[in-house]
Amino acid sequence: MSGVDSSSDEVIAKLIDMGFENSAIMEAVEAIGPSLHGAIEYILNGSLRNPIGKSSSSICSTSDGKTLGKRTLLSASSPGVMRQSSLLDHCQFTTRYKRGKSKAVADLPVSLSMVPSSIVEEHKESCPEMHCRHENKPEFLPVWCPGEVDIGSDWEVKVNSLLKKHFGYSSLKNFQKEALSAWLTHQDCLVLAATGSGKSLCFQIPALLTRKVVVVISPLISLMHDQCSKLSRHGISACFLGSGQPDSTIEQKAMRGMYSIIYVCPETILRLIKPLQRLAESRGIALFAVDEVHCVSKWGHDFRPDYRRLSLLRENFNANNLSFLNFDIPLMALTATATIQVREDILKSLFMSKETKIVLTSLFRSNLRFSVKHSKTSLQSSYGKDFGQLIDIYVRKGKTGEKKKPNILPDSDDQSDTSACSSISGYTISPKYDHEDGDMDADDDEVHSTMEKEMSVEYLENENDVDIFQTADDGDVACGEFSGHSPPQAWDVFPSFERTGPPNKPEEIKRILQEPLEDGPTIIYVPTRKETLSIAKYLSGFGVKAAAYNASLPNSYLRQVHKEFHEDKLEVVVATIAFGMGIDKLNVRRIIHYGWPQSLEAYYQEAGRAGRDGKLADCVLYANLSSIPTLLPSRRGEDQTKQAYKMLSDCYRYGMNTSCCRAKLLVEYFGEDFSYDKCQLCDVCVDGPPEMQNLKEEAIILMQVIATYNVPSCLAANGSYDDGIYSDIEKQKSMEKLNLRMFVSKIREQSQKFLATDLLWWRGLVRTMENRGYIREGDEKNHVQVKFPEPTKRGIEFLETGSGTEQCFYVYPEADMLLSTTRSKCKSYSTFSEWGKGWADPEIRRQRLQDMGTKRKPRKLRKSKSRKSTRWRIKH
Ligand SMILES: Nc1ncnc2c1ncn2[C@@H]1O[C@H](COP(=O)(O)OP(=O)(O)OP(=O)(O)O)[C@@H](O)[C@H]1O
Ligand SMILES: [Mg+2]
Repeated sequence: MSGVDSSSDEVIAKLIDMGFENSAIMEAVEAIGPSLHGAIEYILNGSLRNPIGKSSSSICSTSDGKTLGKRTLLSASSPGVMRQSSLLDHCQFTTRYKRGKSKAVADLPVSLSMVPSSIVEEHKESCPEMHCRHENKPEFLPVWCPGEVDIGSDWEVKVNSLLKKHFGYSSLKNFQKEALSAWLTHQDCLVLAATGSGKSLCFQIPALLTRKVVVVISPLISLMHDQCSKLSRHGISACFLGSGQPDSTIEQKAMRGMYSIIYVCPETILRLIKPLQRLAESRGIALFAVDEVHCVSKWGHDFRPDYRRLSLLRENFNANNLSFLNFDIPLMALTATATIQVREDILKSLFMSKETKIVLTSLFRSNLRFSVKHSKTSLQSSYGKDFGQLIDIYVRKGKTGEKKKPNILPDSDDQSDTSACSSISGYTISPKYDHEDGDMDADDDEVHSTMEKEMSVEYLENENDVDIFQTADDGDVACGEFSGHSPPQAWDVFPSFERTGPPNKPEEIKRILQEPLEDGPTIIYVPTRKETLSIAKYLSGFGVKAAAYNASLPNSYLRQVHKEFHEDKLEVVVATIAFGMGIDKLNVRRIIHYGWPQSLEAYYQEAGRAGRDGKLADCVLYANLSSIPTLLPSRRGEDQTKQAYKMLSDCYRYGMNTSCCRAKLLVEYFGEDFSYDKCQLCDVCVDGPPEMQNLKEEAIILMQVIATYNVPSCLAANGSYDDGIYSDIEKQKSMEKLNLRMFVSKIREQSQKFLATDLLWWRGLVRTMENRGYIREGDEKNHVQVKFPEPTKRGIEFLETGSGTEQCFYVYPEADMLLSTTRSKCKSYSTFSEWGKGWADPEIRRQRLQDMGTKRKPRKLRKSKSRKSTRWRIKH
C-alpha cells in the first residue's frame, strides 16, 4: 500500500481494533496520513470516496432506542448516514437484542441503559485505549458478532492486527485460520493439531474479535490458571471456575459477562447452564471450546466421565431452544492426541453437527529426538546409571551453586549421599518422606517442620500410589480472576523466533539436525507417586534443583512447583501424569519417561511438553525391556480394560521396536501418513536398525510346537489341512491351553540346539510372527503380548510350505531378543546395530546361543522357580 509507512501501520492497527472496516481505514490513512484522529474524523464525517459494501444487519440506536444509522463497525456505510457522534455507534453494545431466526429480520438495537455497568467497567479494563479517549462519554463497547454483523472478508487482517497487538505474533498459522473461518460461519470444528502448535489461539481470538464471551472447558485447574494468567498479560480478561467451593463473586461476575474468556471445568459447567443461557442473551457467547477433548472418549487415554456430559452444550445452546439465537452457539473441540476411533467418539458424544469442520495438521514434531533405553526403573540402584548424565549436565553448569558430587560416574550405583533436600521456596521435600530408604539423615536441619508433617505421613502412606489423572481440583483455589492488563508494547521481550508449526518441512529437519541441545529444564515422568519423591530426592542430593509433583501433595506446594518451574528456578520436575497436559513452557529440553507409560497417547502428550520453542529437545523412554508392562490400577469397565490393554500393548511394541523410525510410529499411531522417510533424529534413525537375521529354523520349530498343541483350534480355523500328523495324545494335550513359557520348554526339550535359548528371546519372535499374521492370541482375555499363542491359517501355511524349502525368514531382532543375548556378551543394549551384526550367520548365532547355554542355571532349579525367577539370566 503506497504511502503507508510504519507509523501508519500503528494507526491502521488501532483503527482495525476499534472496529472500522479495513478498506475504509486504508482509504482514510491514504488520504489523511498516519494520524489516528484525522483518520477517524475522515471516516466518521463521511469523507470516504468509496463506501464499501452494505452493513449486513445491525442498526445503531441512541440510548432511547432511536435508530441512528448503520453501524460502522465492519462495513463502512453510506457517508450520509455517518456523523461525528457515530464513534459512539461503533462502540454500541449490541447485546440483549431480540434476534429473529431469519437473517431478513434486522437485529434490534439495545439501549445503553440495558448494558450492565459491570460489563462496561470490565471493558474499560480490556480496552484501555478506547476508554481513555472517551472517558467522559457514555461507555459503549465494540462488538463484532458473527451472525449479526458481517465480519468482512478481510477478517484475517483484523485478526492479525489483534494477534500482533495482544500476542506479538505476525500472523495466524494455517490451521488457526481454518478453525477461525469455520467459527465465522457458525460451524462446529474439531481441531487436531500437534502439541505446542497453538490450538489455544483458535478459541481465544473469537473473544477479541467479537467482544462476546468465549467459554472454554478445560480439565485441569493448573492449566486454566496458566492460560488465564497468560491472557491477562496479553491484555485479555479471563477467569477460571473450578469444581471446588467456588468464590461466588467471581462466578457471578463471570455470568454477568465481566470476563472475555471463562475457563470452566466440566463438573462446574453442568450447574451453570441457566446462568450461561442468560449470559448468551446479554453479552453473548461467541463459542464453546472444549480443550483436551480426547478426555471425552472412553477409547482415549484420559477419559473423564464429566466430559461425556458436555453434550448438554449443544442441547442447551441451540437456536431452537434459545429464541434469541440465530445459530447454534458453535462448538470447537481441540486435542493433540486423538486416534481415529477417539475422533469419531468425540463428534458423537458432543453431538457435534454433521457439518463439523475437521481441522487436521500433522502431529509430527520434527524437533523432538525420541529414544528408548533399557533400565530396571523400579530399582533405585538404576538411578546412578540412568541419571548420571543428567546430574552432570546441571551440576557441571554450576547453576545450582555448590557442586556436591563433582563426578558422577554413569554406572555408579552409589546412593549413599541422598540426604540433601530439594527446597522450593521454603517447602522442602524431606528425606523422611521416603520410607523405603533407611539411610537418610533425619536430623537434616533444612527440613521445614510444618510442610514435613503435612507431606511425610499421609502422602506417602497413601495406598493409592498412582495418579490416574489429575483432578480438576489440582490447584489450591477453586477459581480465579485475571483482568487484562495492557499488552506489552515491546514485543521483543518475548522470544523472537516464529514457532515451527507442523507440517515441518525438510529444511526444518535439516536445521534441527545441525543444532546442539541447548540448556533448559527437564521433566521426568514416573508411574508412581513414591518415585516422584525418591527420584527428586536422589537428584537434589547431587545439587540438582529438583522437585516432586504428584496429586497427593498439598495444592499450595504444587502451585509453587508450577510457578518455579515456569520461572526457570527449577531444573527438574519429577512428576506423575498429574503434571503436563497443556503445559506451555517454551524451553523444556528433556522429557524423560522413567517406566512404561500406559499408552502412546499419554506418552506423546507428555513428550509434547518438550521443545515448544521449536528447538531440539530430547524425549527418552527408560523402560524395563525385559518385562511386560502391567496396567496401573484404575476403575475400568470391561470394555475399558480391553482398551487399556490394547493401548499398553501398543506402547510396549513401540519400546520393543528396533527397526522403524520412532516419530513415524508415533504419528502413524494417530492415523497420520508420515510423509517423510524418517525423522533422522531418533535412536533408530541415527543408530540404524540391527542387522536382519534369518530365523527360519527358529520360526519353524516355534510354529511346529504351537501347531502341535493347538490342533482343535487350528482345525476350527481351517478344517482343510491334514491333521494326520497329530496323534490322539497330542490332540488331547492340546485341549488345555499352553502358554508361551510352556511352548518354550517344549522347544528346549525337542531340540538340543535351542536348549540355551530363553523366554525373552522367544517372546520377541512370537511378536514378530504375530505381526506377520502367523500367530494370534488364543486366550479370550487381554494381554499386552501374546500369552497363549495359537497358529493362524497363514501360520499353518507357513509351516507347511516353509519347512521343506530353502526359503528364508528374515527379521529385525526386537529389543527383547537383542537384550536376551547381551548378558553373555556383556554388551550394552543401546548398541543395537552392533549386536545385530553377526546374527545373520548361523554359525555365529549357534555359537552365541551355546554361550548363553553354558551360563544357564540347571534345568531343575529353573523349573521350580517362579516366572519372576527366570529373569535372573537377563541381567545388566
Ligand atoms: N500464530 C502463531 N504464531 C506464533 N506463535 C504462536 C501462534 N499461535 C500460537 N503460538 C504460540 O504457540 C505456543 C503454544 O500454544 P498452545 O499452548 O496454544 O499450544 P497447544 O496446541 O494448545 O498445545 P498442547 O496440545 O500442548 O496444549 C504458545 O506459546 C503460543 O503463544
Ligand atoms: Mg493446549
